[in-house]
Amino acid sequence: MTRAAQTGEWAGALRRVTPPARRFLARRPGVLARLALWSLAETGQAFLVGYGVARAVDQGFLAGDVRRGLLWLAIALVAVLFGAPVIRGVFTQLAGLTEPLRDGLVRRAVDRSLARAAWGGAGGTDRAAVSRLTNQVEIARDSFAGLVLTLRSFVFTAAGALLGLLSLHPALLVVVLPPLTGGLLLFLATLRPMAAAQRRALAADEALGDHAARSRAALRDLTACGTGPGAARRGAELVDAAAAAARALAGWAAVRTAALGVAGQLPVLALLLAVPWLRGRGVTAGALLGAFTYLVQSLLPALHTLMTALGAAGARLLVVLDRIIGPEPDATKASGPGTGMPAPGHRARPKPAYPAAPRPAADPPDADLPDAAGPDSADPVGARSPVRGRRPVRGGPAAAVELRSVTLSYGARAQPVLDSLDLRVAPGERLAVVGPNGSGKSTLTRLVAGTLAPSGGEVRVAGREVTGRAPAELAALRVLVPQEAYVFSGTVADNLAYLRPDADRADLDAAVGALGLRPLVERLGGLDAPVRPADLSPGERQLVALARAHLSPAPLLLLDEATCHLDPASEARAEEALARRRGTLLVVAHRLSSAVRADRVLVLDGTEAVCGTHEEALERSPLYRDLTGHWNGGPARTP
Ligand SMILES: Nc1ncnc2c1ncn2[C@@H]1O[C@H](COP(=O)(O)OP(=O)(O)OP(=O)(O)O)[C@@H](O)[C@H]1O
Repeated sequence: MTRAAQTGEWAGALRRVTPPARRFLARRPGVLARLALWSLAETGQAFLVGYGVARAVDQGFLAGDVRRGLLWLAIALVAVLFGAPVIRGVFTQLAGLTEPLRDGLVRRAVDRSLARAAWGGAGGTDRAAVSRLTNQVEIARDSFAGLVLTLRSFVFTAAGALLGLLSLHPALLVVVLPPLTGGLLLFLATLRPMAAAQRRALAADEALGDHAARSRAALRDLTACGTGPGAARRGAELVDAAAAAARALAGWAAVRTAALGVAGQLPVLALLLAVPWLRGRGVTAGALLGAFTYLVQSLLPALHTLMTALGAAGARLLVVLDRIIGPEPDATKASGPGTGMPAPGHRARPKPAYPAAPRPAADPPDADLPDAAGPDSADPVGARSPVRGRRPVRGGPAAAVELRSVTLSYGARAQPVLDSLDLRVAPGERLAVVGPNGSGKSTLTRLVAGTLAPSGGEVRVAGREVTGRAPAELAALRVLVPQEAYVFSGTVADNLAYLRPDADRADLDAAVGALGLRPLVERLGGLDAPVRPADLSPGERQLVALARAHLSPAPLLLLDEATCHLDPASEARAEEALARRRGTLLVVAHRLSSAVRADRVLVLDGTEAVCGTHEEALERSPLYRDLTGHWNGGPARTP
């Protein structure tokens, strides 16, 4: 979030909270009046402390009248002792403000939670309700009480002390007031930027913590996919951001300390320096001593407490009040990758920093499941059937992949990524899926792979519905090779035979040859040589994953940009080898050549889809014409 946005958020919270706060106070004039009366006693007390000292010196000790001096000191002492019942009275009245505040906040929190529960739906349950009802309401009450106490104390004490200074000699005010108000204004000016800096520091801290926790959980995948350096780079960026935020916060804290120094210590210094000037204007020694007493005994402690309380309790109170009585958080905004609920209309989602490489099911493929695929059983009618808006032909041999009116939304109120999509891919067919970023290509492969359940409709592979199937069953039906290939520590042979544990040397050798993996295997020291995933380039890791998929007995191969790190020649060779393999191929294409090699192309464009041969797609889809133009003239990757 930008600095301006955070400051705006702060101002917005202040704007939202101020009117109800004003109404709350306006409804309690009696309590406020009684509080003011007790506080007036505090003014008198502050006044008497300095005044008593000044008179004790001038009219008592310096005038040789010790009894009178002691009497004035006794008056000052009584004023100090009188502070205790005053505080008691203040606290009694304070309860008349804090308890209704707590009741009101609890009521509000309960109402809101009930309303959310009544809305129901995926985001309907309000798990934060308990926190709001207990912790947050108590924070609000304590912060509010602290603020009222300190603000009130500062105002009435300062009034007493300033009145006292005026009564001792007006020249004292001329010396004390400028640094005092200057420091106060400086302090007030730091409030907003300091709160924004505090939020930024918290956000940076949370982002860093989140990254560290996710990296720790994903260590194995990071190593296997070779994305460790990327994660480390991101971590370093977050550390830098957190350090910058902490430095900014420290900077504002320094300004605030300076403000406290200016308002708190400078008046004392100014008074000391101005002694000759003040003496020249007839300020007595007693008045000077009284002035110092006002500063040290009353003004400075009140000021210090005020600044600390406003800085900490004020910010806390504002944040918590805004959470409880501010506008309902927009469910669509609060959603996102984390909650699985994108905002309506939201199309672009940042890829997760390190997508977990899907691990193949550890169980060996289930031999009972029929392998319905095979080039011999190709169904040209089904293969050419349109992709959308028309029911696929039924009754023939099971399609390798069949989508029946499939809809997928990532959240209850989110726009669907795929909408009523019908698709039939014949056994042995090679289908290329193309489309701009965020058009749903990966979503489609995950649906077909059975790792994502559709919001509506049915996904079948080899005639079997995939939703809810056990991983071992899914592994027997299909292999999904994602962009970040998964290679684990073990021998080359272990890696290659992972999906086909009974593969013999000849099988492994054939796969190595078909995929053009031989130079790599030789470099590593043969099939029995150990593999350290981090030693392989991303392209080499992809080749290993593709050879593993080539060996798999699953009838359907899903390649989700699984060749993106290969050069065009290696990619063509890999795709040809995989296409020659007995089974069906669904490729998320990132080069025109991939699409041209395929039997058919599925063009995803938002929730629209066009399916046909390369030529048909060129004719029917303006988007495909754009993409091919881009591929021909521009960079090789999908735009
Ligand atoms: N887990 C998720 N939660 C919320 N939204 C998601 C999630 N996964 C994908 N999306 C959203 O669904 C849409 C399609 O995403 P998908 O990754 O399938 O597109 P894609 O065509 O594969 O994109 P790319 O070319 O960038 O890989 C995007 O708008 C994306 O933001």
